[in-house]
Amino acid sequence: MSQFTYEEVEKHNKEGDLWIIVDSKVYDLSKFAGLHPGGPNVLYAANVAGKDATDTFFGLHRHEVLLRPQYARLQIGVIRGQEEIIKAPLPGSLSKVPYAEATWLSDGYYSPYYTDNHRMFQKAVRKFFEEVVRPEALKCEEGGTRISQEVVDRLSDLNIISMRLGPGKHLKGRYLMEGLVKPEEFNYFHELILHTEVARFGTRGFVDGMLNGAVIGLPPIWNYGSPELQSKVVPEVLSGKKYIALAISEAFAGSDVSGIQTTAIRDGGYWVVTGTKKWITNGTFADYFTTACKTEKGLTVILIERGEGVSTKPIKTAYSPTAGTAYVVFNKVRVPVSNTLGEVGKGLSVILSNFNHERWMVTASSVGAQRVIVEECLKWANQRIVFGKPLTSQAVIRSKLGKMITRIEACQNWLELVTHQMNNMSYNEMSNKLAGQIGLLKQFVSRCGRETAEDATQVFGGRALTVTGMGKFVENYHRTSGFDAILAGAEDVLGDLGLKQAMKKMPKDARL
Ligand code: HEM
Repeated sequence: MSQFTYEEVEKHNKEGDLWIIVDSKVYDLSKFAGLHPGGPNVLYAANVAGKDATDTFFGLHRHEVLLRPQYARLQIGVIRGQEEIIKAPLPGSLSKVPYAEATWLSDGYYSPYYTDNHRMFQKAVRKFFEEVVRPEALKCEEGGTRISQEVVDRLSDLNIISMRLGPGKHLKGRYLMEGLVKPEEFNYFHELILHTEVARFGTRGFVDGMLNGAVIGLPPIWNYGSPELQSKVVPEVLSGKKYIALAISEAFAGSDVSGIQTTAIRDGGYWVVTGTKKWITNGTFADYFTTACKTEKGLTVILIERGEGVSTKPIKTAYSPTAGTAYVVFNKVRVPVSNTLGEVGKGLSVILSNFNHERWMVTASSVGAQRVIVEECLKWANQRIVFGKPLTSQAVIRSKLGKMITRIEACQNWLELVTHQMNNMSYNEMSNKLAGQIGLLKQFVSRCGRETAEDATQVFGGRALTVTGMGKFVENYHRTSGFDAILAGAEDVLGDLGLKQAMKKMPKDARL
């Protein structure tokens, strides 16, 4: 790289001969000026042309702009004796911005929950996600395409698809994250790391598109399916060769699951299933549907394979079509009775058995996404100069930032406490003691998330309204944080569940 002095750069300060300095690097924008998305004229301004435009640049662009190959090659040299200050983070590295990482990941802080193994696991997961999954997430979120088979294969090689379903017998004999964690050591904190890390991409549609259908649709197979069904379907899904979706909600029934109208009528050794499911995550590309049906004897869950009589069509939602949200139509689909999951008429307990984990998972990714927004706002408020001073010099902005930090820390700490309970409880204990608390936690986290989305939008102003550029993550979060309040159960219903569960446990002699 050539080395220049400020005086040398300053001579190139006009149309056709235009250099600028950003963070000690010298860029020749002579030809690029005419192509500059922000227009050429802004580049000829007296405080920009031939000058150190670092502060002006970072008031208008994300650092990643300079890293894109087409712009990186505009650099012709550096300022003699100076070094760049703003470095691109290395894949897998932790942010040094206060509160940008959970406390357990922040230098000099402690946590009772995480071991060295969790730390190694987190580092490896973040590095892999940033190198392999993040580029895919950005592409799919923007283009609305489903996750590619190539990335699914990489996820399955590391057994990430299996690990996202939590600790359990499905991990037995598997080589997790290249042997970094033994199946018997894998616990809910490892899983929590996976869910929070994937949410860091700021691509809410992709979080669901990264096979969340399996996280919620597969457990009923291994908990309630016949051995034959398990030995066929579980390996297919965990290896990423087939996709599965949970098909419960309908236009007729959301949180009120018992209101579903899809019917399954016995005909010899078959069920004949007819009905329409709505909002089915991964439904557009699923091969299997874990489906709640109404039968003569009551609610029954049946595994339906895509085939004759099954059709899906995408539903346009506020988030990206990469999630594969679908209407699923079953038109007199003949399904072998051996595909019944659990007892006929006992479908509600099959469905409920899944809910705690699903709600906790949505909460975990919601917390991961919220933390990224806190980091975005802290960085932006620090670098944005307004009325000649950084945004942080405004008390109203500092107040918003303080509330954001308070919320994310409260959410994270409660989530970790609940996760610790899950690690120490049997499945039945969890259902008994945690269903209500997870409902309240999810309600709290999704409400905090939306308050933070509102505050972040105010901090970023107009930039939070555009899909690209400076505020793109805030825009995505503001548009999609409401999903966390609805998916896996509407927050008001869940909050109420929490209260009802608590009321059931009131001691008979409780009096003031
Ligand atoms: C290496 C130098 C530069 C490159 C590669 C560059 C590139 C870009 C790109 C890609 C955008 C589109 C928005 C985005 O993706 O963030 C943009 C927007 C913009 N740029 Fe630059 N730019 C450079 C320097 C500057 C400088 C020195 C100024 C100083 C005034 C400037 C002013 C703007 C403005 C006003 C916008 C529009 C921002 C908005 O709509 O919010 N650019 N630039």
